[in-house]
Amino acid sequence: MLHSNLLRLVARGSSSRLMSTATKLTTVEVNDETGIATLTMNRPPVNSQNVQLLLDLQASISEIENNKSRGLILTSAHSNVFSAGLDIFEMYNTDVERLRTVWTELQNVWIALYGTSLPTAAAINGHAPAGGCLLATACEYRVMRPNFLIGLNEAQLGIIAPKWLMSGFTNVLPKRVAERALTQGRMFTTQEAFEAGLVDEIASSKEEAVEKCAAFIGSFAKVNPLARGLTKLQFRADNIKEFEKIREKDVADFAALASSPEVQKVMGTYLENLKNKGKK
Ligand SMILES: CCCCCCCC/C=C/CC(=O)SCCNC(=O)CCNC(=O)[C@H](O)C(C)(C)COP(=O)(O)OP(=O)(O)OC[C@H]1O[C@@H](n2cnc3c(N)ncnc32)[C@H](O)[C@@H]1OP(=O)(O)O
Repeated sequence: MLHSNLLRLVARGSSSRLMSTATKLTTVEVNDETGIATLTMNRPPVNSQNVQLLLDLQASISEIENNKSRGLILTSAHSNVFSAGLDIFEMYNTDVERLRTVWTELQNVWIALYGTSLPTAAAINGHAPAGGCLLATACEYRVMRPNFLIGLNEAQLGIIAPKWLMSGFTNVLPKRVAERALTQGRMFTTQEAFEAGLVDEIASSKEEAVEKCAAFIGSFAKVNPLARGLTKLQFRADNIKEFEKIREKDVADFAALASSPEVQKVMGTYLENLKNKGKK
């Protein structure tokens, strides 16, 4: 009997379990042999992060923490985009309350992923601009397919990314490289990202990327999970504390900025360009 909308289905043979719902924009699949969970974003066409995707990501991260998985691999169901970042349509011509909700849920996903004690890795199987890069850099390890782009392009959009949003990025890149990239709003190709240290490995297919992520998580097999998790969190504690201090003000600042006529105009033009690109 189905007693909740959470269906636990046996999927793809006997070695993995798919935990999913018909309505969710994410799926969680746990490999029975390794105990590693793969969290897949599935909001066509580009996994743009609307409130629902952000809520589903949080629910999936909690589910993975609660089902005692050994680690989390974040990836995308789409062939050329990991995530296009925040859903700009949801932020355009809307009310301040909606903008507050969007930003609050983005913060919630980031802290859930950045602050989990589980080993985390991103199998970046497509472009990862802005919020896509945020999710990837919240993870501990990144493997990316060739010929895609990753980066925080906010400066190019005339937007200042807050410090917490940059912190995963600044954790992995030398300060000088991070400062230049952020002030330029630079998008790195896969090769450039690898050379700079923004991604750890390159994989020729999504399957290989997931395997490499699993190997990274497997490298902790002989390490006490409590000691591992607490050590990770000590490294991240300063950024997390700083974020907790400013999170409410950050929501107010974002809502004020994103609802301003100037930024709404930038969003309108940006959306127009995205739509026209599809017609060319
Ligand atoms: C712009 C001002 C924002 C102000 C708010 C401040 C926010 C500060 C912090 C920000 C975090 C963010 O995440 S902001 C989002 C930034 N994201 C981007 O700049 C990425 C934009 N998208 C792309 O560059 C490309 O779409 C892609 C490289 C991700 C994929 O390219 P591809 O060629 O495969 O696909 P298309 O470009 O044809 O797109 C397909 C389809 O998706 C729609 N789309 C794409 N990105 C978004 C998005 N972020 N939000 C909503 N919709 C998006 C695009 O319009 C196409 O739609 P149609 O098929 O209907 O034309």
